[in-house]
Amino acid sequence: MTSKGPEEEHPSVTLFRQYLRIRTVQPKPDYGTNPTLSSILLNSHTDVVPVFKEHWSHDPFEAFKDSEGYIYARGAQDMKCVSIQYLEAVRRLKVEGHRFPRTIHMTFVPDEEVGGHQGMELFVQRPEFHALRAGFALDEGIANPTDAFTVFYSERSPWWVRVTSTGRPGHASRFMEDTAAEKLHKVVNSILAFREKEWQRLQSNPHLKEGSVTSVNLTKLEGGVAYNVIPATMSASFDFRVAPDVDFKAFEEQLQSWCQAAGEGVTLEFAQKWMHPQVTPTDDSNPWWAAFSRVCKDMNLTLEPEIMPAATDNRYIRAVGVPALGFSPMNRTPVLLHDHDERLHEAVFLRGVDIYTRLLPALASVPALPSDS
Ligand SMILES: CSCC[C@H](NC=O)C(=O)O
Ligand SMILES: [Zn+2]
Ligand SMILES: [Zn+2]
Repeated sequence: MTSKGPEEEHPSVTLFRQYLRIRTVQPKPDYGTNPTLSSILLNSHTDVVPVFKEHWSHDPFEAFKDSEGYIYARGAQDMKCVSIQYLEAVRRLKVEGHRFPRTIHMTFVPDEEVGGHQGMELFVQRPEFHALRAGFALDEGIANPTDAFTVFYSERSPWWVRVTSTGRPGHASRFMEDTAAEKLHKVVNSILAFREKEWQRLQSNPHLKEGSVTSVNLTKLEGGVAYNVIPATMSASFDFRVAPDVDFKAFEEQLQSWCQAAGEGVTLEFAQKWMHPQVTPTDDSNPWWAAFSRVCKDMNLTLEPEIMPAATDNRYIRAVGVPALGFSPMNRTPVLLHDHDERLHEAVFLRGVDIYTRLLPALASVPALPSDS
């Protein structure tokens, strides 16, 4: 029972023996063929957003596959597909016996969907992260319904702002002056007028994509105790996504001045305020981009480089100086992340494995760079 021929060997034993053959001997563990070079980091998050089960055609945690090949599940697009594609591409390359100059690391991190504060935000500050010596990273993108693939080179910065207005309370049958609601209304108007302006700017310029303008939504209104009591305090919460080319200081001053213009006792506080947007260059001055885009060209994949409208863990990776792209290889796929009936066609999933199987050798073979030394 203990020793069988190689054809009968238990796959776990084969894997174990393959692992033993990699000479990870300290002080120079052989992780890649040239450990002096910086590594490639393949990051994905393991958490998913909640579901409204009653709106799903299939149990969102069953991974039901329909007769056409669509796999329905929360995380099918965001981003359990990518985690498995990384693993399958690496597995294929290993089975084929490939070795590359640069080491490939995979990280599977928690809490991205709630901001990554207990996940990637902490991890990038840890010695364990620095020990990976990441020179370039891939993380998630978004599906593209057309033939093209979207790739993200930067992100908008989430600013979650709560505006609190205080004013005179009293009997709600009276025309009170200086009420919290009136002043809050003014701020809401200013911010929603700004929203409209940005929306028009996006609509009127076909060259602009969603991630290039600043968005804002009013997402919460709080306050009040009874129909006939004018409340002394009311608040409005906004989810801003600030475009990377915005002057952050001037923008914050603008927010403050909208509050001041509304009257006395109107203040704002931040629940999220990302201040470090970074742009990963998408021209041949960036050897990582050159390698990435060359593979896509060779595979006849059309790329649409964009700014990520939402926030991913890539912002933390870029902020510690590691160039990173957001890429989930899903073309001809409706954008269903966070939506009901999130699904991915198995053929698109498998094509994604092929794409990573081509991308990884190219990225892990980028010649030594000045930043490697
Ligand atoms: C601002 S922290 C929240 C991060 C979240 N990421 C994915 O959806 C997002 O809302 O963009
Ligand atoms: Zn995600
Ligand atoms: Zn998400």
